[in-house]
Amino acid sequence: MDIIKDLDEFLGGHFLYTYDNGWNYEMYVKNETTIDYRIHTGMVGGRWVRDQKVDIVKIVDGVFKICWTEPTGTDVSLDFIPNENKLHGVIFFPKWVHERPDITVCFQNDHIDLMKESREKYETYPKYVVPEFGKIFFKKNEGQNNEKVIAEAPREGMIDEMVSGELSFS
Ligand SMILES: C=Cc1ccc(O)c(OC)c1
Repeated sequence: MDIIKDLDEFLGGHFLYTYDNGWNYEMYVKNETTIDYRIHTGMVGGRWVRDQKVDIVKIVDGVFKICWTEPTGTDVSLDFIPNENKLHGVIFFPKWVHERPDITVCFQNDHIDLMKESREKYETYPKYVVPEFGKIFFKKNEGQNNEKVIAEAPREGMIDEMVSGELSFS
């Protein structure tokens, strides 16, 4: 991936990264208002989401913020510095997601009602806040609105296949 300076070069970006706590995440910046993502390992490893509406801005050359709120009540703010293979993310988990992450480990698009029921049924506070730096270990521009990038659940070996190019989407 070439040097990314402006927002239009960030859109379409596909990233794999590991947070300092060891959690492996995958982000596809589908377009100016939308992300698809997979969570490969960690507290909610196995969860994947398509068409999450987000706010994406360029902070300064090469620095981009993506933030959103989820049907679970989880809030997220990510600062990407792709030219340095670095990001900082803060995840604001409701108490219930920390206590029952299993409820959220699914293809969320098929279970929106369950997420909404759960956020009403269980406790939100105190929130479990996770601020972490992460290291980007794969980045590729897949073009915008590429429905092939995040089209199946995370599975064993998928990360290695994407890094090696065995699994590719363009
Ligand atoms: C809660 C979702 C979430 C949190 C942190 C992330 O880096 C992420 O990227 C796909 C997603």
